Amino acid sequence: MPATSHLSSVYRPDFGLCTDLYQLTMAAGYYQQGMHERKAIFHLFYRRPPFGGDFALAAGLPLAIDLIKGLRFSADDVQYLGRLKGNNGTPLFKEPFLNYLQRLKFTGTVHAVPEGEIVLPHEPLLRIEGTLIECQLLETALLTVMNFSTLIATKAARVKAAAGEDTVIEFGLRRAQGIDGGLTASRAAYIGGCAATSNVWAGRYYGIPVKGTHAHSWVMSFPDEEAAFSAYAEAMPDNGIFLVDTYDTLEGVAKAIETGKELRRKGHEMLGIRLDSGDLAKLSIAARELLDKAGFPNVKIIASNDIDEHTILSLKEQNARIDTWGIGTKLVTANDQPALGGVYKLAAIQNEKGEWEPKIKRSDTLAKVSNPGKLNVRSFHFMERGTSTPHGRVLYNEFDGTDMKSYTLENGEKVALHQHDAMRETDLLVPVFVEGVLNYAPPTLQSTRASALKNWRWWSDGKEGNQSTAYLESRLYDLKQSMLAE
Ligand SMILES: Nc1ncnc2c1ncn2[C@@H]1O[C@H](COP(=O)(O)OP(=O)(O)OP(=O)(O)O)[C@@H](O)[C@H]1O
Ligand SMILES: O=P(O)(O)OC[C@H]1O[C@H](OP(=O)(O)OP(=O)(O)O)[C@H](O)[C@@H]1O
Ligand SMILES: O=C(O)c1cccnc1
Repeated sequence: MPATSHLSSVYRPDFGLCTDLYQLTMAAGYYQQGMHERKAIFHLFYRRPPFGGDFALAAGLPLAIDLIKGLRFSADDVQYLGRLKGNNGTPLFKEPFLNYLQRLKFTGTVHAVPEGEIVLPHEPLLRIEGTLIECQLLETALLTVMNFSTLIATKAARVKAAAGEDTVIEFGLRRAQGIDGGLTASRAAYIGGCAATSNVWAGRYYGIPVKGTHAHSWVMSFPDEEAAFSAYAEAMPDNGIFLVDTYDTLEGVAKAIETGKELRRKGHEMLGIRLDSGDLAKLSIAARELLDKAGFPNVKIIASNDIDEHTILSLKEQNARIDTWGIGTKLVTANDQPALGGVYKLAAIQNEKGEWEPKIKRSDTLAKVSNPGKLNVRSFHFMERGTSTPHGRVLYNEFDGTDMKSYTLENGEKVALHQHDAMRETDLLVPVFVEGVLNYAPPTLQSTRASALKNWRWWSDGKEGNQSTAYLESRLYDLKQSMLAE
Protein backbone atom coordinates (compact mmCIF):
# COMPACT_ATOMS: atom_id res chain seq x y z
CA MET A 1 0.00 0.00 0.00
CA PRO A 2 1.47 3.39 -0.95
CA ALA A 3 1.81 5.76 1.99
CA THR A 4 -0.93 8.30 2.44
CA SER A 5 1.04 9.94 5.20
CA HIS A 6 4.47 10.67 3.85
CA LEU A 7 7.39 11.60 6.04
CA SER A 8 5.94 10.12 9.19
CA SER A 9 5.63 6.65 7.72
CA VAL A 10 9.23 6.70 6.54
CA TYR A 11 10.87 8.53 9.42
CA ARG A 12 9.15 9.34 12.74
CA PRO A 13 5.94 10.96 13.94
CA ASP A 14 7.48 13.89 15.89
CA PHE A 15 9.31 16.54 13.91
CA GLY A 16 9.79 19.30 16.48
CA LEU A 17 13.55 18.79 16.51
CA CYS A 18 13.76 19.02 12.72
CA THR A 19 14.75 22.65 12.93
CA ASP A 20 17.71 24.99 13.35
CA LEU A 21 18.76 25.70 16.92
CA TYR A 22 18.12 29.40 16.46
CA GLN A 23 14.40 28.75 15.98
CA LEU A 24 14.38 27.22 19.48
CA THR A 25 16.45 30.00 21.00
CA MET A 26 14.01 32.54 19.53
CA ALA A 27 11.08 30.41 20.69
CA ALA A 28 12.50 30.43 24.23
CA GLY A 29 12.91 34.18 23.97
CA TYR A 30 9.32 34.74 22.76
CA TYR A 31 8.16 32.53 25.63
CA GLN A 32 10.11 34.57 28.16
CA GLN A 33 8.77 37.83 26.71
CA GLY A 34 5.23 36.48 26.86
CA MET A 35 4.99 37.00 23.08
CA HIS A 36 4.92 33.37 22.04
CA GLU A 37 1.16 33.08 21.60
CA ARG A 38 0.78 36.30 19.67
CA LYS A 39 -0.68 35.60 16.24
CA ALA A 40 1.57 35.98 13.23
CA ILE A 41 1.46 35.34 9.48
CA PHE A 42 4.40 33.99 7.53
CA HIS A 43 4.69 33.32 3.80
CA LEU A 44 6.95 30.77 2.16
CA PHE A 45 7.97 31.86 -1.34
CA TYR A 46 10.92 31.91 -3.71
CA ARG A 47 12.43 34.98 -5.32
CA ARG A 48 14.21 33.83 -8.46
CA PRO A 49 12.92 31.15 -10.82
CA PRO A 50 15.25 28.15 -11.01
CA PHE A 51 17.30 26.98 -14.00
CA GLY A 52 17.04 30.33 -15.79
CA GLY A 53 13.32 29.70 -16.40
CA ASP A 54 10.35 31.93 -15.68
CA PHE A 55 8.44 29.93 -13.08
CA ALA A 56 8.43 26.85 -10.87
CA LEU A 57 6.21 23.84 -10.31
CA ALA A 58 4.90 23.66 -6.73
CA ALA A 59 5.65 20.41 -4.91
CA GLY A 60 6.10 19.15 -1.38
CA LEU A 61 2.76 20.00 0.23
CA PRO A 62 1.96 16.53 1.65
CA LEU A 63 5.43 16.47 3.21
CA ALA A 64 4.79 19.92 4.70
CA ILE A 65 1.46 18.64 6.07
CA ASP A 66 3.30 15.80 7.82
CA LEU A 67 5.74 18.25 9.35
CA ILE A 68 2.97 20.53 10.58
CA LYS A 69 1.01 17.61 12.04
CA GLY A 70 4.24 16.40 13.60
CA LEU A 71 5.16 19.71 15.26
CA ARG A 72 5.57 17.98 18.60
CA PHE A 73 8.37 17.24 21.04
CA SER A 74 8.40 13.82 22.67
CA ALA A 75 9.56 13.40 26.27
CA ASP A 76 12.90 12.18 24.90
CA ASP A 77 13.20 15.20 22.61
CA VAL A 78 12.57 17.57 25.49
CA GLN A 79 15.09 15.77 27.69
CA TYR A 80 17.65 16.13 24.94
CA LEU A 81 16.96 19.87 24.73
CA GLY A 82 17.21 20.05 28.52
CA ARG A 83 20.77 18.73 28.31
CA LEU A 84 21.94 21.46 25.91
CA LYS A 85 24.26 23.98 27.58
CA GLY A 86 25.11 27.61 27.01
CA ASN A 87 28.61 29.05 27.06
CA ASN A 88 29.21 28.79 30.79
CA GLY A 89 27.68 25.36 31.18
CA THR A 90 24.24 26.50 32.31
CA PRO A 91 21.20 24.93 30.58
CA LEU A 92 20.29 26.67 27.34
CA PHE A 93 16.57 26.16 27.89
CA LYS A 94 14.69 26.64 31.15
CA GLU A 95 12.24 24.19 32.67
CA PRO A 96 8.97 26.13 32.07
CA PHE A 97 9.80 26.55 28.37
CA LEU A 98 10.66 22.86 28.05
CA ASN A 99 7.37 21.92 29.71
CA TYR A 100 5.58 24.23 27.29
CA LEU A 101 7.31 22.53 24.35
CA GLN A 102 6.19 19.15 25.52
CA ARG A 103 2.56 20.30 25.35
CA LEU A 104 2.96 22.13 22.03
CA LYS A 105 0.95 21.17 18.99
CA PHE A 106 0.01 23.13 15.91
CA THR A 107 -3.11 25.25 16.37
CA GLY A 108 -2.84 27.53 13.36
CA THR A 109 -4.37 27.94 9.90
CA VAL A 110 -2.44 27.10 6.76
CA HIS A 111 -3.18 27.92 3.15
CA ALA A 112 -1.16 26.44 0.33
CA VAL A 113 -0.79 26.25 -3.40
CA PRO A 114 -1.70 22.68 -4.36
CA GLU A 115 1.10 20.53 -5.70
CA GLY A 116 1.42 20.67 -9.47
CA GLU A 117 0.45 24.37 -9.80
CA ILE A 118 2.68 26.91 -11.50
CA VAL A 119 4.13 29.44 -9.05
CA LEU A 120 5.81 32.73 -9.91
CA PRO A 121 8.46 34.48 -7.79
CA HIS A 122 7.08 36.09 -4.60
CA GLU A 123 3.82 34.13 -4.71
CA PRO A 124 3.30 32.29 -1.43
CA LEU A 125 3.53 28.51 -1.74
CA LEU A 126 2.44 28.39 1.90
CA ARG A 127 0.78 30.91 4.18
CA ILE A 128 1.01 30.02 7.86
CA GLU A 129 -1.14 31.89 10.36
CA GLY A 130 -0.56 30.79 13.91
CA THR A 131 1.13 31.64 17.17
CA LEU A 132 4.51 33.25 16.73
CA ILE A 133 6.17 30.27 18.35
CA GLU A 134 4.59 27.62 16.14
CA CYS A 135 5.17 29.62 12.96
CA GLN A 136 8.79 30.15 13.90
CA LEU A 137 9.43 26.52 14.84
CA LEU A 138 8.11 25.35 11.48
CA GLU A 139 10.27 27.58 9.31
CA THR A 140 13.31 25.40 8.72
CA ALA A 141 11.57 22.10 8.08
CA LEU A 142 8.95 23.64 5.80
CA LEU A 143 11.66 25.30 3.75
CA THR A 144 13.59 22.02 3.54
CA VAL A 145 10.74 20.07 2.01
CA MET A 146 9.20 22.81 -0.12
CA ASN A 147 12.47 24.08 -1.57
CA PHE A 148 13.79 20.69 -2.58
CA SER A 149 10.53 19.22 -3.86
CA THR A 150 9.67 22.32 -5.87
CA LEU A 151 13.18 22.47 -7.30
CA ILE A 152 13.23 18.84 -8.44
CA ALA A 153 9.65 18.89 -9.73
CA THR A 154 10.57 21.97 -11.78
CA LYS A 155 13.69 20.32 -13.15
CA ALA A 156 11.68 17.22 -14.06
CA ALA A 157 9.04 19.34 -15.77
CA ARG A 158 11.75 20.99 -17.86
CA VAL A 159 13.20 17.60 -18.78
CA LYS A 160 9.74 16.28 -19.66
CA ALA A 161 8.98 19.40 -21.73
CA ALA A 162 12.18 18.80 -23.73
CA ALA A 163 11.33 15.10 -24.14
CA GLY A 164 7.82 15.88 -25.46
CA GLU A 165 5.85 12.67 -25.90
CA ASP A 166 8.87 10.46 -25.09
CA THR A 167 8.98 8.63 -21.78
CA VAL A 168 11.29 9.88 -19.04
CA ILE A 169 12.42 7.53 -16.27
CA GLU A 170 14.21 8.80 -13.18
CA PHE A 171 17.43 6.87 -12.44
CA GLY A 172 18.93 9.13 -9.77
CA LEU A 173 19.02 7.34 -6.40
CA ARG A 174 22.74 6.49 -6.54
CA ARG A 175 23.67 10.13 -7.14
CA ALA A 176 21.08 11.69 -4.84
CA GLN A 177 21.85 13.76 -1.76
CA GLY A 178 21.37 10.87 0.66
CA ILE A 179 18.72 8.18 0.66
CA ASP A 180 16.17 10.63 2.03
CA GLY A 181 17.06 13.11 -0.73
CA GLY A 182 16.70 10.28 -3.21
CA LEU A 183 13.25 9.36 -1.95
CA THR A 184 11.98 12.94 -2.04
CA ALA A 185 13.60 13.49 -5.43
CA SER A 186 11.88 10.42 -6.90
CA ARG A 187 8.53 11.69 -5.64
CA ALA A 188 9.06 15.20 -7.01
CA ALA A 189 10.45 13.92 -10.31
CA TYR A 190 7.31 11.84 -10.77
CA ILE A 191 5.12 14.90 -10.14
CA GLY A 192 7.19 16.84 -12.68
CA GLY A 193 6.52 14.32 -15.42
CA CYS A 194 8.76 11.25 -15.05
CA ALA A 195 6.76 8.13 -15.83
CA ALA A 196 8.64 5.83 -13.47
CA THR A 197 11.64 5.56 -11.16
CA SER A 198 14.39 3.01 -10.65
CA ASN A 199 14.06 3.72 -6.88
CA VAL A 200 12.21 0.74 -5.44
CA TRP A 201 11.84 2.40 -2.05
CA ALA A 202 9.95 5.26 -3.70
CA GLY A 203 7.84 2.71 -5.54
CA ARG A 204 6.94 1.03 -2.28
CA TYR A 205 6.22 4.19 -0.29
CA TYR A 206 4.68 6.43 -2.91
CA GLY A 207 3.19 4.00 -5.41
CA ILE A 208 5.38 5.34 -8.24
CA PRO A 209 5.79 2.82 -11.09
CA VAL A 210 9.26 1.21 -10.97
CA LYS A 211 11.27 0.31 -14.04
CA GLY A 212 14.77 -0.87 -14.82
CA THR A 213 17.18 -2.46 -17.24
CA HIS A 214 20.53 -4.01 -16.22
CA ALA A 215 24.05 -2.70 -15.60
CA HIS A 216 27.45 -3.18 -17.24
CA SER A 217 28.40 -5.45 -14.33
CA TRP A 218 25.82 -7.99 -15.57
CA VAL A 219 27.47 -8.14 -18.99
CA MET A 220 30.93 -8.23 -17.46
CA SER A 221 30.01 -11.16 -15.21
CA PHE A 222 29.63 -13.43 -18.23
CA PRO A 223 32.28 -14.61 -20.67
CA ASP A 224 30.72 -12.52 -23.46
CA GLU A 225 27.76 -10.29 -24.36
CA GLU A 226 25.81 -13.11 -26.08
CA ALA A 227 25.89 -15.21 -22.91
CA ALA A 228 24.95 -12.21 -20.75
CA PHE A 229 21.96 -11.18 -22.90
CA SER A 230 20.78 -14.74 -23.23
CA ALA A 231 20.94 -15.32 -19.47
CA TYR A 232 19.13 -12.05 -18.80
CA ALA A 233 16.43 -12.98 -21.30
CA GLU A 234 16.03 -16.30 -19.52
CA ALA A 235 15.73 -14.62 -16.13
CA MET A 236 13.56 -11.70 -17.29
CA PRO A 237 11.77 -12.81 -20.45
CA ASP A 238 9.20 -10.02 -20.09
CA ASN A 239 11.63 -7.28 -19.12
CA GLY A 240 14.02 -7.82 -22.01
CA ILE A 241 15.98 -4.58 -22.16
CA PHE A 242 19.66 -4.99 -22.99
CA LEU A 243 22.48 -2.58 -22.27
CA VAL A 244 24.47 -2.67 -25.49
CA ASP A 245 27.49 -0.43 -24.90
CA THR A 246 29.75 -2.48 -22.63
CA TYR A 247 32.17 -3.25 -25.51
CA ASP A 248 31.22 -2.11 -29.03
CA THR A 249 27.78 -0.53 -29.10
CA LEU A 250 26.61 -1.53 -32.57
CA GLU A 251 27.93 -5.04 -32.14
CA GLY A 252 26.03 -5.02 -28.86
CA VAL A 253 22.86 -4.08 -30.77
CA ALA A 254 23.42 -6.98 -33.17
CA LYS A 255 23.74 -9.36 -30.21
CA ALA A 256 20.63 -7.94 -28.57
CA ILE A 257 18.79 -8.60 -31.85
CA GLU A 258 19.89 -12.24 -31.76
CA THR A 259 18.63 -12.49 -28.18
CA GLY A 260 15.39 -10.79 -29.27
CA LYS A 261 14.90 -13.51 -31.90
CA GLU A 262 15.53 -16.19 -29.28
CA LEU A 263 12.94 -14.53 -27.01
CA ARG A 264 10.44 -14.33 -29.86
CA ARG A 265 10.83 -18.05 -30.57
CA LYS A 266 9.83 -18.61 -26.95
CA GLY A 267 6.77 -16.37 -27.22
CA HIS A 268 8.20 -13.18 -25.66
CA GLU A 269 9.12 -9.81 -27.14
CA MET A 270 12.31 -7.86 -26.55
CA LEU A 271 11.31 -4.50 -25.05
CA GLY A 272 14.35 -2.33 -25.61
CA ILE A 273 18.04 -1.62 -25.74
CA ARG A 274 19.89 0.93 -23.63
CA LEU A 275 22.71 3.21 -24.83
CA ASP A 276 24.85 4.65 -22.04
CA SER A 277 27.91 6.19 -23.72
CA GLY A 278 29.28 7.59 -26.93
CA ASP A 279 27.52 9.80 -29.44
CA LEU A 280 23.91 9.13 -28.55
CA ALA A 281 22.58 10.76 -31.74
CA LYS A 282 24.67 8.72 -34.16
CA LEU A 283 24.40 5.50 -32.19
CA SER A 284 20.63 5.74 -31.74
CA ILE A 285 20.12 6.40 -35.47
CA ALA A 286 22.31 3.41 -36.40
CA ALA A 287 20.71 1.19 -33.73
CA ARG A 288 17.22 2.09 -34.96
CA GLU A 289 18.17 1.08 -38.49
CA LEU A 290 19.56 -2.27 -37.33
CA LEU A 291 16.50 -2.98 -35.18
CA ASP A 292 14.02 -2.03 -37.90
CA LYS A 293 15.82 -4.09 -40.53
CA ALA A 294 15.84 -7.09 -38.23
CA GLY A 295 12.08 -6.87 -37.69
CA PHE A 296 12.08 -5.11 -34.32
CA PRO A 297 10.39 -1.77 -35.09
CA ASN A 298 8.67 -1.72 -31.69
CA VAL A 299 11.82 -2.19 -29.64
CA LYS A 300 12.46 1.02 -27.73
CA ILE A 301 15.79 2.80 -27.57
CA ILE A 302 16.58 4.03 -24.09
CA ALA A 303 19.39 6.51 -23.55
CA SER A 304 21.20 7.42 -20.35
CA ASN A 305 24.50 9.12 -19.46
CA ASP A 306 24.43 12.48 -17.71
CA ILE A 307 21.46 13.68 -19.71
CA ASP A 308 19.39 16.78 -18.90
CA GLU A 309 16.90 18.94 -20.78
CA HIS A 310 19.66 20.66 -22.75
CA THR A 311 21.14 17.33 -23.92
CA ILE A 312 17.66 16.14 -24.92
CA LEU A 313 17.01 19.27 -26.99
CA SER A 314 20.40 18.97 -28.66
CA LEU A 315 19.91 15.26 -29.40
CA LYS A 316 16.47 15.93 -30.84
CA GLU A 317 17.98 18.58 -33.10
CA GLN A 318 20.40 15.93 -34.33
CA ASN A 319 17.41 13.67 -35.11
CA ALA A 320 18.41 11.13 -32.48
CA ARG A 321 16.04 8.12 -32.43
CA ILE A 322 15.61 7.87 -28.68
CA ASP A 323 12.24 6.79 -27.26
CA THR A 324 12.93 6.74 -23.54
CA TRP A 325 15.23 8.92 -21.48
CA GLY A 326 16.85 7.58 -18.31
CA ILE A 327 17.74 10.65 -16.27
CA GLY A 328 19.67 10.43 -13.01
CA THR A 329 22.40 12.70 -11.70
CA LYS A 330 21.44 15.98 -13.32
CA LEU A 331 17.80 15.65 -12.32
CA VAL A 332 17.96 14.53 -8.70
CA THR A 333 20.84 16.83 -7.80
CA ALA A 334 19.35 19.74 -9.78
CA ASN A 335 22.83 19.90 -11.18
CA ASP A 336 22.72 23.40 -12.66
CA GLN A 337 21.01 24.97 -9.65
CA PRO A 338 21.28 22.88 -6.52
CA ALA A 339 18.93 24.97 -4.32
CA LEU A 340 15.73 26.89 -4.92
CA GLY A 341 16.46 29.59 -2.36
CA GLY A 342 12.90 29.79 -1.08
CA VAL A 343 12.41 31.91 2.04
CA TYR A 344 9.90 32.20 4.89
CA LYS A 345 9.07 35.74 5.91
CA LEU A 346 6.97 37.34 8.62
CA ALA A 347 4.29 39.46 6.93
CA ALA A 348 1.98 40.46 9.79
CA ILE A 349 1.76 40.21 13.56
CA GLN A 350 -0.96 41.03 16.06
CA ASN A 351 -0.15 43.79 18.50
CA GLU A 352 -1.06 43.74 22.18
CA LYS A 353 -4.55 44.98 21.35
CA GLY A 354 -5.06 42.08 18.95
CA GLU A 355 -4.84 44.29 15.84
CA TRP A 356 -2.93 43.02 12.82
CA GLU A 357 0.17 45.02 11.90
CA PRO A 358 1.70 44.36 8.48
CA LYS A 359 5.46 43.75 8.44
CA ILE A 360 8.00 44.19 5.67
CA LYS A 361 11.58 43.09 5.22
CA ARG A 362 13.59 45.93 3.69
CA SER A 363 16.54 45.39 1.39
CA ASP A 364 18.70 47.41 -0.93
CA THR A 365 17.98 44.71 -3.49
CA LEU A 366 14.44 45.30 -4.74
CA ALA A 367 13.74 41.58 -5.27
CA LYS A 368 14.53 40.95 -1.61
CA VAL A 369 11.90 43.35 -0.23
CA SER A 370 9.08 41.18 1.11
CA ASN A 371 5.34 41.82 0.69
CA PRO A 372 3.35 42.75 3.82
CA GLY A 373 -0.10 41.54 4.88
CA LYS A 374 -2.09 38.36 4.44
CA LEU A 375 -1.37 37.40 0.88
CA ASN A 376 -3.23 35.42 -1.70
CA VAL A 377 -2.72 35.05 -5.43
CA ARG A 378 -5.47 35.71 -7.92
CA SER A 379 -4.98 33.88 -11.16
CA PHE A 380 -6.81 35.20 -14.22
CA HIS A 381 -7.46 33.26 -17.39
CA PHE A 382 -9.59 33.56 -20.50
CA MET A 383 -12.08 30.88 -21.34
CA GLU A 384 -13.01 31.11 -25.01
CA ARG A 385 -14.53 28.42 -27.23
CA GLY A 386 -13.74 25.84 -24.59
CA THR A 387 -10.07 26.78 -24.42
CA SER A 388 -8.49 28.31 -21.39
CA THR A 389 -5.53 30.70 -21.73
CA PRO A 390 -3.64 32.10 -18.75
CA HIS A 391 -3.88 35.85 -18.48
CA GLY A 392 -1.94 36.83 -15.41
CA ARG A 393 -1.42 36.76 -11.68
CA VAL A 394 -2.09 39.43 -9.05
CA LEU A 395 -0.86 39.23 -5.47
CA TYR A 396 -3.35 40.74 -3.02
CA ASN A 397 -3.72 41.36 0.69
CA GLU A 398 -6.78 39.69 2.24
CA PHE A 399 -6.79 42.32 5.01
CA ASP A 400 -8.10 44.69 2.30
CA GLY A 401 -10.86 42.27 1.29
CA THR A 402 -10.98 39.92 -1.64
CA ASP A 403 -12.45 42.19 -4.31
CA MET A 404 -9.99 44.04 -6.47
CA LYS A 405 -10.35 46.91 -8.90
CA SER A 406 -6.84 47.54 -10.13
CA TYR A 407 -3.30 46.32 -9.95
CA THR A 408 -0.02 48.16 -10.23
CA LEU A 409 2.78 47.42 -12.65
CA GLU A 410 6.39 47.33 -11.52
CA ASN A 411 6.84 50.92 -12.83
CA GLY A 412 4.02 52.17 -10.57
CA GLU A 413 1.38 52.46 -13.28
CA LYS A 414 -2.10 51.44 -12.09
CA VAL A 415 -4.11 49.22 -14.42
CA ALA A 416 -7.87 48.92 -13.96
CA LEU A 417 -9.29 45.39 -14.00
CA HIS A 418 -11.88 45.25 -16.78
CA GLN A 419 -14.78 42.91 -16.49
CA HIS A 420 -14.63 40.68 -19.51
CA ASP A 421 -17.18 37.95 -20.26
CA ALA A 422 -14.48 35.42 -21.03
CA MET A 423 -12.34 36.29 -17.99
CA ARG A 424 -12.24 33.78 -15.15
CA GLU A 425 -10.46 34.16 -11.85
CA THR A 426 -9.43 31.75 -9.12
CA ASP A 427 -7.35 32.10 -5.99
CA LEU A 428 -4.32 29.85 -5.84
CA LEU A 429 -4.21 29.33 -2.07
CA VAL A 430 -6.49 26.66 -0.62
CA PRO A 431 -7.12 26.00 3.09
CA VAL A 432 -5.10 23.08 4.41
CA PHE A 433 -5.30 23.42 8.21
CA VAL A 434 -8.02 25.44 9.93
CA GLU A 435 -7.24 26.26 13.55
CA GLY A 436 -5.03 23.23 13.92
CA VAL A 437 -7.33 20.78 12.16
CA LEU A 438 -6.25 19.23 8.88
CA ASN A 439 -8.88 20.09 6.34
CA TYR A 440 -7.31 18.94 3.10
CA ALA A 441 -6.73 15.57 1.47
CA PRO A 442 -3.95 15.80 -1.10
CA PRO A 443 -4.89 14.30 -4.45
CA THR A 444 -3.18 11.05 -5.42
CA LEU A 445 0.32 11.39 -6.78
CA GLN A 446 -0.95 10.17 -10.14
CA SER A 447 -3.56 12.91 -10.42
CA THR A 448 -1.10 15.52 -9.15
CA ARG A 449 1.30 14.43 -11.90
CA ALA A 450 -1.46 14.71 -14.51
CA SER A 451 -2.42 18.23 -13.42
CA ALA A 452 1.25 19.27 -13.24
CA LEU A 453 1.81 18.21 -16.84
CA LYS A 454 -1.31 20.07 -17.93
CA ASN A 455 -0.46 23.20 -15.93
CA TRP A 456 3.13 23.28 -17.18
CA ARG A 457 2.03 23.08 -20.81
CA TRP A 458 -0.81 25.53 -20.26
CA TRP A 459 1.42 28.15 -18.69
CA SER A 460 4.37 27.59 -21.07
CA ASP A 461 2.19 27.82 -24.17
CA GLY A 462 -0.13 30.60 -23.16
CA LYS A 463 1.81 32.75 -20.74
CA GLU A 464 0.74 36.34 -21.09
CA GLY A 465 3.49 38.64 -22.34
CA ASN A 466 6.52 38.73 -20.12
CA GLN A 467 4.90 38.65 -16.69
CA SER A 468 7.76 37.21 -14.71
CA THR A 469 6.32 37.98 -11.29
CA ALA A 470 2.79 38.53 -10.00
CA TYR A 471 1.59 42.13 -10.12
CA LEU A 472 0.53 43.70 -6.85
CA GLU A 473 -3.08 44.67 -6.24
CA SER A 474 -3.02 48.46 -5.99
CA ARG A 475 -3.78 48.75 -2.27
CA LEU A 476 -1.04 46.24 -1.53
CA TYR A 477 1.35 48.17 -3.76
CA ASP A 478 0.48 51.42 -1.94
CA LEU A 479 0.89 49.79 1.49
CA LYS A 480 4.30 48.47 0.51
CA GLN A 481 5.42 51.84 -0.81
CA SER A 482 4.22 53.65 2.30
CA MET A 483 5.95 51.14 4.60
CA LEU A 484 9.16 51.48 2.62
CA ALA A 485 8.89 55.28 2.77
CA GLU A 486 8.58 55.13 6.57
N1 LIG B 1 25.28 13.66 -29.92
C1 LIG B 1 25.32 14.23 -28.74
N2 LIG B 1 25.01 15.52 -28.60
C2 LIG B 1 25.05 16.13 -27.43
N3 LIG B 1 25.40 15.53 -26.29
C3 LIG B 1 25.70 14.23 -26.33
C4 LIG B 1 25.68 13.52 -27.55
N4 LIG B 1 26.04 12.25 -27.30
C5 LIG B 1 26.29 12.16 -25.98
N5 LIG B 1 26.09 13.33 -25.39
C6 LIG B 1 26.28 13.71 -23.98
O1 LIG B 1 27.63 14.10 -23.85
C7 LIG B 1 28.10 13.84 -22.52
C8 LIG B 1 29.44 13.15 -22.53
O2 LIG B 1 29.48 12.08 -23.41
P1 LIG B 1 30.85 11.38 -23.75
O3 LIG B 1 30.65 10.65 -25.01
O4 LIG B 1 31.99 12.32 -23.63
O5 LIG B 1 31.04 10.47 -22.52
P2 LIG B 1 30.95 8.93 -22.43
O6 LIG B 1 30.58 8.33 -23.72
O7 LIG B 1 30.10 8.64 -21.24
O8 LIG B 1 32.42 8.57 -22.12
P3 LIG B 1 32.88 7.35 -21.31
O9 LIG B 1 33.29 6.36 -22.34
O10 LIG B 1 33.97 7.92 -20.48
O11 LIG B 1 31.72 6.84 -20.47
C9 LIG B 1 26.99 13.05 -21.85
O12 LIG B 1 26.30 13.96 -21.03
C10 LIG B 1 26.12 12.60 -22.98
O13 LIG B 1 24.76 12.48 -22.59
O1 LIG C 1 23.86 9.24 -16.07
P1 LIG C 1 22.76 9.50 -15.12
O2 LIG C 1 21.79 10.52 -15.64
O3 LIG C 1 23.24 9.79 -13.75
O4 LIG C 1 21.88 8.15 -15.07
C1 LIG C 1 22.18 7.10 -14.22
C2 LIG C 1 23.49 6.43 -14.57
O5 LIG C 1 23.72 5.46 -13.60
C3 LIG C 1 24.30 4.34 -14.24
O6 LIG C 1 25.64 4.59 -14.44
P2 LIG C 1 26.80 4.05 -13.50
O7 LIG C 1 26.57 4.39 -12.07
O8 LIG C 1 27.00 2.63 -13.80
O9 LIG C 1 28.01 4.89 -13.98
P3 LIG C 1 28.49 5.26 -15.43
O10 LIG C 1 28.26 6.73 -15.49
O11 LIG C 1 29.91 4.85 -15.45
O12 LIG C 1 27.67 4.47 -16.43
C4 LIG C 1 23.61 4.32 -15.58
O13 LIG C 1 24.32 3.57 -16.50
C5 LIG C 1 23.48 5.77 -15.93
O14 LIG C 1 24.54 6.20 -16.71
O1 LIG D 1 17.66 0.46 -14.74
C1 LIG D 1 18.60 1.11 -15.19
O2 LIG D 1 18.98 1.00 -16.36
C2 LIG D 1 19.33 2.06 -14.30
C3 LIG D 1 18.98 2.24 -13.00
C4 LIG D 1 19.68 3.13 -12.22
C5 LIG D 1 20.71 3.83 -12.75
N1 LIG D 1 21.05 3.66 -14.02
C6 LIG D 1 20.37 2.78 -14.80
